[in-house]
Amino acid sequence: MRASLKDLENAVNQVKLLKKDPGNEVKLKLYALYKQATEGPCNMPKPGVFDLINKAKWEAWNALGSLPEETARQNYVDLVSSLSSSSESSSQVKPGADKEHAGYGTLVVTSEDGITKIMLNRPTRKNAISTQMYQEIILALKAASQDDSAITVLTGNGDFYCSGNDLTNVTDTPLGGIEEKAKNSTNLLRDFVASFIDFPKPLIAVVNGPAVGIAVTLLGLFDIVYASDRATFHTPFSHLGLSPEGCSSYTFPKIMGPTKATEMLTFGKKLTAREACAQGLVTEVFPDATFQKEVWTRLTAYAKLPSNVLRISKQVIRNREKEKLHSVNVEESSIIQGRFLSEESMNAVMNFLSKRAKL
Ligand SMILES: CCCC/C=C\CC(=O)SCCNC(=O)CCNC(=O)[C@H](O)C(C)(C)COP(=O)(O)OP(=O)(O)OC[C@H]1O[C@@H](n2cnc3c(N)ncnc32)[C@H](O)[C@@H]1OP(=O)(O)O
Repeated sequence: MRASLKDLENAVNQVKLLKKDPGNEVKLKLYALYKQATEGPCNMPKPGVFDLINKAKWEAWNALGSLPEETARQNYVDLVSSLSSSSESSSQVKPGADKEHAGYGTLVVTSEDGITKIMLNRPTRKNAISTQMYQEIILALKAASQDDSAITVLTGNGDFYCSGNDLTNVTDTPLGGIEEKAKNSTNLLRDFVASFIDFPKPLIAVVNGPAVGIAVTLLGLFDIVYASDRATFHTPFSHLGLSPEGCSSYTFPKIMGPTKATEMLTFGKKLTAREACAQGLVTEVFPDATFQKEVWTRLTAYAKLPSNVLRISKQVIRNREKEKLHSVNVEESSIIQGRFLSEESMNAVMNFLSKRAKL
C-alpha cells in the first residue's frame, strides 16, 4: 500500500522524536523528499552563490527532478522508518540508568554517592553542543545547584569530551533572519556561560577525550579538571572567524600567562593533555586505560567530605571574581555576536557543513 498523507504527517512527527541526529546529508534528503511530496518538482529560483545553506537545499530538491509526489511521499516515510529503527536499536552507554534524572534529550544526568554527573550524550556528533544541549545544560546545572549532592561533574559519552558549538546550530534561521539568529545564539551563549560562573558547588570536568572550542574555554570556570592522556584541547576560533568566549579572554591569561593564552586563543594551538596540565588548565592527567577508575575513585572519596564546607570553600575561592567574570562574559558575547555575522565566520561554517573543512 502506498503511503498516505496521514503517513507523511506521522513520519514528520517521528523525525522530531529521533534519538539520534541523522546528520546533514540525511536531513537534506528528508527536506527534498518532503518538498517534492508536498509541492512537486522544485519551483524555487536557485539561491545566490553565498547563500550556501539554501543552495544546498535547492540542489537536493532540484535533484529529484520530476519524481512523482506519491513516490516522494513513500520514500520519505520509508527513510524515516529506517532512521527510527536504527535509532531505537543503537546502544549508547547509559551508566547509572537507575539513578537517572528524566527529561533530558541530549544529556544523561545521574546522582549517586553525593555526585551529580552531567554527561553530554551526542556521541555520534562528538557531543557537539546543539541549541537544545545548551538549554539542557543550563537546566541541569540549576537542578544540580539545588540538589543534595556534594559535587557536580561534567563529562562526555563516547570517544570525545565535546567538539564545541554545534556548527549546524546556524542552519535553523528564524523568520527575523541571520541577525536575529546571531542575537538569540549569543544571548543563549551568555546565559549558558553565566550558569557556570554562578554554579555554587565544586564543579569538576572529567575530560574523557578531545575537547574543542567552548568545551575548552569553559574549563577556566571549573574547580578541578581531570583529563585522560587521550584528551586534546583546541580553540580554533580564528579558523572559524570567531573570537574567544567562555570568559577565556580573562581566565586563560590568568591561568597560563598572556602569551600562552594568545597561542591557544588567537592562533588555535592545540595542546595535549600533558601540555594543558603543564600550563595549569588541567589539574591532573591519567592514562586512558585507568582514567575512569582512578578518577571516579578519587571523586567518590571527595564527595564524602561535608557538603556545606565544600560549597563555602568554593565560594571563598571564587566569589571575588564573579562580578568581573560576568562583565567579561557580557563583553565577549557582544563581540562574538558581530563575529557570528562576519563573512569569515559564515564561510568557515559553510565549509564545514559542505564537508570541505575539518579541524
Ligand atoms: C554564537 C556563537 C557561539 C560560538 C560558541 C562556541 C565556539 C566553538 O565552540 S568553536 C568550535 C566549533 N567546533 C568545531 O569547529 C569542530 C568541528 N568538528 C570537526 O572539526 C570534527 O568533526 C572533529 C575534529 C571534532 C572530529 O573529527 P572526526 O573524529 O573525524 O569525526 P567526524 O568529523 O566524522 O564527526 C562525526 C560527526 O559529528 C559531526 N560533528 C562533529 N563536531 C561537530 C560540530 N562541532 N558541529 C556539528 N557537527 C559536528 C561531524 O560533522 C560528523 O557528522 P557526519 O559527517 O554527519 O557523520
